[in-house]
This record gives sequence, structure tokens and C-alpha cells, in this order.
Amino acid sequence: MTDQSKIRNFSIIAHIDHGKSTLSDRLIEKCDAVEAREMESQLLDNMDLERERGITIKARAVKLNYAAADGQIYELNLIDTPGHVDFNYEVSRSLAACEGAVLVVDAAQGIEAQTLANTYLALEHDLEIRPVINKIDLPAADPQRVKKEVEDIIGLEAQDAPEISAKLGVNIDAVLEDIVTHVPPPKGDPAAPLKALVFDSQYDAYRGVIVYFRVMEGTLRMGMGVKMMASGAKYEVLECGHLLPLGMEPCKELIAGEVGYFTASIKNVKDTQVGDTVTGTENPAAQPLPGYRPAKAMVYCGIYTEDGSEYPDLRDALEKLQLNDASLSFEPESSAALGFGFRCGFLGMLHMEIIQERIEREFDLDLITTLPSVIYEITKTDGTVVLVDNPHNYPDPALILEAKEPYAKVSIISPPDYVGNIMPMCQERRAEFKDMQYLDTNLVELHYSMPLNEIIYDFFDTLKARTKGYASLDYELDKYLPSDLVKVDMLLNGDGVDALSFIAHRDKAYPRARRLCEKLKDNIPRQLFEVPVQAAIGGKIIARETVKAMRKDVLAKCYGGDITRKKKLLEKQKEGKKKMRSLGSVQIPTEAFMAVLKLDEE
Ligand SMILES: Nc1nc2c(ncn2[C@@H]2O[C@H](COP(=O)(O)OP(=O)(O)OP(=O)(O)O)[C@@H](O)[C@H]2O)c(=O)[nH]1
Repeated sequence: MTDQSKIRNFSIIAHIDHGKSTLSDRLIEKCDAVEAREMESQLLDNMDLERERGITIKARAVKLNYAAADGQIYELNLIDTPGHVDFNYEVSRSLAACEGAVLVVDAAQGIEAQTLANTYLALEHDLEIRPVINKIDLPAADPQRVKKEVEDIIGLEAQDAPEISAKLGVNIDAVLEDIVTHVPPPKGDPAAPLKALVFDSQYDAYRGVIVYFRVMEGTLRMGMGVKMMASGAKYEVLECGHLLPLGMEPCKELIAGEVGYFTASIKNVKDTQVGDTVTGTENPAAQPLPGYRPAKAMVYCGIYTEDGSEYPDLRDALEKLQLNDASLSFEPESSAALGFGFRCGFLGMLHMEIIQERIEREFDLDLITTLPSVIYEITKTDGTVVLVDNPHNYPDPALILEAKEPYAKVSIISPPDYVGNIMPMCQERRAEFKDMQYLDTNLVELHYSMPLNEIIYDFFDTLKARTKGYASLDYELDKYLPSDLVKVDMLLNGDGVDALSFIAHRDKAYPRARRLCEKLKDNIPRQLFEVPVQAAIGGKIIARETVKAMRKDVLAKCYGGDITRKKKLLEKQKEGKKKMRSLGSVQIPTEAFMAVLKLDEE
């Protein structure tokens, strides 16, 4: 049986570009016989899209066997973490599976924004944080200064921190020795009822879902009956084992403290959600592990294909992506302007963009997406409550007794210098200030209650911009509160364009409507007739622009000649105009449509 005292579970945390991926590669290279030429660089980030965007979307793990200086072989489990607020929950579950974190700091740059934000996350999980000073090969490297920064700003002992060059492979052993010596081995009784924490899962066409877990208590064995405590799904473990750099290594059992995978012909990742607890069907655990939160879509938008005939391909793409992504939801919807499509739910805007990009790239479809929205809760005068995630379904205002919008509990951690920038931007977004606490002299934590609608657009990016990246954000859906909501319809030539309507707080509706009108005006090509572009609440127009008519010169060829002919032609032109009007259809090229939708960022 595996010796628990020889296991070390850890993550690597760092500011962007300080060398997290390069160090991961080096650790893998050092430990296992992965031939350098065989090793695809940066194994842990294994999706193209991730690599391009420089982010890790899904958590992954890898087991390394390390022959330490004390002559013993250690089992090191490196668990990778995603790095965006949309995936904060997945990060928290990955960290919950570790006892330690290696904090990589660039020897020239020193402590930067994400260094602090990530350290804070690791501290919340009581991890042993081990600083490592990277890039000592750079001419500007000043390891001593950076160590002092780590001590002064974060308050971690750093004099003995390994000084390395991940790029050149210098002193990598020191990092491994440091982990073995200082990260505590996992605890947990292998004989207790099984409790394993799911921190990721992945769909495989041949084996079904592969569940990544960390055993917290007990032992997971091949062939045993298991139950997911939150979803209630039951399975028989077909295969379990360790995750090696280049593949999986089946084994008979994994004991408390170990990290690995199991398969059980599971058809759907929804049954094995991140954060769920795996227990045995015989001798089950009484309580699940703490911290489970079902994946909850926060943002919704309509997705359509540019070419309407590709609707079945879009459904196919969404179904395939959903196999691997329990937090993606979708259902069919149709729009007068865009045809048939799907209403899709996402964890946040980045998640939404990633899914859109994957559909376009991996399935080669050109998409049109509608404005994102949160879910509103409307109580009608007849007492029924409806949940509205699509402006199209917004009830007639006369039938609304009370409208509520979702609020989130927001926590922002930042150095105190930026508080003066953060507070006004929260106020602009209708946030209610709760409190502010000094975590130490260099960090404050601010709490707000804020409409989710105000967070989803670009709050995260604006916060980063106004704090030079030093602030970190976390939010959690809290409750629904009454709100003065309105539905704004966009009218082209007097006809509503359903794909452009939106729900907003009354105070925000006017500026947004005006902006949309302007954008429409700028993007719609001139038609044969004048096109009014209007925004309306109920029947009341609140904003208007006009696309000037392109006057087709029907008389150009008609030089001289008699006046009656001219008149006839002019008459005909007028008819033509009328026809277009009565059809009520303004031809908007798809690109113009998308330009309007894309540009609509707060
Ligand atoms: N000179 C030098 N460059 C390094 C060293 N380690 C990493 N780099 C370079 O720094 C850049 C960022 O390294 P990554 O390992 O991708 O950094 P990361 O922290 O994983 O970045 P993200 O994946 O964007 O979060 C790359 O160009 C590396 O080649 C080092 O020890 N010395």
C-alpha cells in the first residue's frame, strides 16, 4: 500500500508570465522519464485555445515520482488551476485538494498583482506556501530584493527560497526538495468510509467520463460501488489509477491522500460535478466534504448561426461541448430576426467567449450572439412568478406586480492605495457598500452587494485596469432584490428587432439605448428610404437616430423627354419605397448586426 507520508499534493501559483508553466514542465521533466523531445511543451495546458489565451481553462493533475535526496521515492501530485474569476470555484476545489502551493515570483519583476491575489486564495485554503524565485538568469534579476519583498509584503519567510531559472533548468531540484521537506503529507484514514473530492472531470468518447479526484478519507478501489453524494448517481468503478504526464496508469486502489482518476461508463459530466464527494455504496460516509456548490449559469445569451441552415450543426456542437462542461446549458429558442438558435447559459462572460470561440473554431460555424442577460424574477399581478433570461419573454409591464434582479456578494481584495479607485466604480454600478477590513497593513478586503447584471459585463476588466491588476475579485450569487427594471425594445423603421431588445435598470436603460441607437445608425447601410432607429420602453420612444435614405436617381437616364414619363418614374420609385416600408424589413447585413452586438460593452 502507498505510504501516505511519501505523498505531497501541491499547486503552482504565480502572476502571469512569471514562469508557472515553464516550471511545471521542468518538474515533470526532472521527475519522470518523459523524454524532452516527447514532451509536448507545457503539458498541463492542453487545449490550443488555452495556450493562445495564456489561461488554463480546466484543472488538470499529474503525478510525479521523485527520488529525493533522503533516498526515498515521493509521490508528488501537481494540480493545475485555472486563472479567471469565472472559474474561481474550480480553482477553490483544486486548492482544496492540496496541502501546499509553490509561489513563483519573477526575480526581476518582484511581487505583482496576481502574486498577491493567488497567495490570498491559497491562504484561504490553509496551504503551506513555498516561495520560489524564478528567472535568476535575467540580467535584471535581483533575488535578494524580491525575497525581501516576499517577506515584507506577503509575510512569508523567504530567505531560503530556491533561486531558480525554470527556462534554463537551473536549481529545479531545490524546488522539489523544498516541496518534499516543507509541504505536509496528507492526512486521512485509509480505513475510514470513502470521501473523495472531485476537482475536475472530462468526457472521453470511449471510456465515458473520467473523474479526477483527491481521496480525503478512506480508499477507492477498482470494482467498488460508488455514489456521488450531491447528484446521487451510483456507479461501479471500472478503472482507477494515477495521472501520469503522458497518460493514465491503472492501479488497484487509491488511499486517503492520493490523487487520481476513475472511470465507470459515466455518460454525463453533470453527474460528477466539480466539488461533489465520491463515497462507497457500502459503508458510505455520513457527511459529504464541505464546499460543494452546483455549477450555476450566471449569464445567458442567444446563439445563432449566420447561415440558418446550419442550425442542426450548432445543436451538435453544443451537445458535444456540454459532454465536457457541466456548467454549459442550452435550450432551443427562435427569433424573428435571427431564425432558430439556442438560449445558452454560462458561468460568466469569459466562459461565454470561450464557448463561442470553440464552436466557431472546432465546429467551423459562424455565429451571431445576442446581448447577454442575467435571470430576472418577475411576480405578475395574478401572483405567478416567472424567471426571465430572455428579454423576449419579459411580461407586459401592466401585468407586473414586482420585478427583481439577482444580487451577488462581492469581495474585492486590493492594496489600500487603490481603494480610492475601486469605491467610485462600484458606486457607478449600483453596488451597496458593506464593509472594509484590513487583512494586514498591505491588503484590504472590501465587501459589496452588487447587481449581477453590473458585474457580468466588464467589471472584472475595469477593476484590473483601475488597480493596475492588483485587485482580485470573487463573487457569489446571493439573493433577488426588487428593482426598477424596464425592457427596452429596439425598433428599426418602426418594427421591433427582438434580438436587440434588453432588460436593464431604468437609470441604465437610457444611456444604453442611446448608445445602441448610435451604433445601429453607424452600422446600417443606407436604404432606399429613411430608416428611423428607435429605442422604446413600452410604447414610449426614449432615443432616436435616423439612417438617411439613399436617393436612387431614377431620372438619370431620362434626359429631356416628356414630363409625364418622369412623373411616372418618380411615382414608381415612391411605390417601391412604400413596398419596402410595408414589408417593414430593413436589410441589415449580418456583419453590421454583429458589430452592434459586439460593441455593446458598458
Ligand atoms: N529568462 C527566463 N525566462 C523565463 C524563465 N522561466 C520562464 N521564462 C519565460 O517567461 C515567459 C512566461 O513563462 P510561462 O511559464 O509561460 O509563464 P506562466 O506563469 O505560466 O504564464 P501564464 O501561462 O501566462 O500564466 C516565457 O516566455 C518563458 O520562456 C526563466 O527562468 N528565465
